[in-house]
Amino acid sequence: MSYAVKELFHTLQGEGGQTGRPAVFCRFSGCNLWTGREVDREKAICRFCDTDFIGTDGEGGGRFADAAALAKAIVETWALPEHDQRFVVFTGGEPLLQLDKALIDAVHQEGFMIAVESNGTIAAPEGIDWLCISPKAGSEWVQKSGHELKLVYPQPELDPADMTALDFRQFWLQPMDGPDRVANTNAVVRYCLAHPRWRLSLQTHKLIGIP
Ligand SMILES: C[S@@+](CC[C@H](N)C(=O)[O-])C[C@H]1O[C@@H](n2cnc3c(N)ncnc32)[C@H](O)[C@@H]1O
Ligand SMILES: Nc1nc2[nH]cc(C(=O)O)c2c(=O)[nH]1
Ligand code: SF4
Ligand SMILES: [Mg+2]
Repeated sequence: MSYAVKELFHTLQGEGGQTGRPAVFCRFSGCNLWTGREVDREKAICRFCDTDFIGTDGEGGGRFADAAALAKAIVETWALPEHDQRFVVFTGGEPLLQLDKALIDAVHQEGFMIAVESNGTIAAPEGIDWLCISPKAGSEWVQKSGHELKLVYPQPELDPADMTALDFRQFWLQPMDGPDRVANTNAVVRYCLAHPRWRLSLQTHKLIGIP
């Protein structure tokens, strides 16, 4: 299978349970909950997205003919020769539209731990080492287990109280960025104080101005 990648970059994981960890981000093109075009945002299922995932024109992006070619580009983006601590985050767009066993095996072969950021509408393949699910109101949620659940808050139709029985190790609330970011952050603080199963996930990369 070939892969359409918007961008490949080396930064620190900014969110959730792996925050602060150096990682290669592989951002796949395309999503099943929004076209990515501003003219379509209001009628999309997911309307608060903070990401440009259209096309393959970003830093390190492109069309990769097969898993070996993409794994090679991920190794080159990591840039350090040692295998120690190699970590790749597959995101998007929606990465589970494209991530398959061939690519999982190819990056494991290169010594990477594999993390995925998914909206939960597609069942995850075997072999993901750190699966983050971030459900979206109005979508069909099928992947209800993983390592962390990271709920963008608030989404009025999604009540965190309905989620803590699910099979996740960690439960994060991430304030919805946008015009109401400050109010949303205060709402997350209040919710976590009253419901300590939940923790605050800040988008730390935005705070310090790194990708
Ligand atoms: C751009 S998405 C890509 C992965 C996948 N499509 C998903 O939604 O999980 C990466 C992460 O950013 C979060 N996110 C997107 N827009 C956001 C916003 N406006 N504020 C806070 N988090 C946001 C998503 O919920 C997800 O956890
Ligand atoms: N630094 C950094 N951390 C991130 N964690 C999840 C991200 C994403 O867009 O999926 C992201 C991102 O875009 N940048
Ligand atoms: S599901 Fe993820 S990538 Fe798709 S529009 Fe929503 S936040 Fe953006
Ligand atoms: Mg992001």
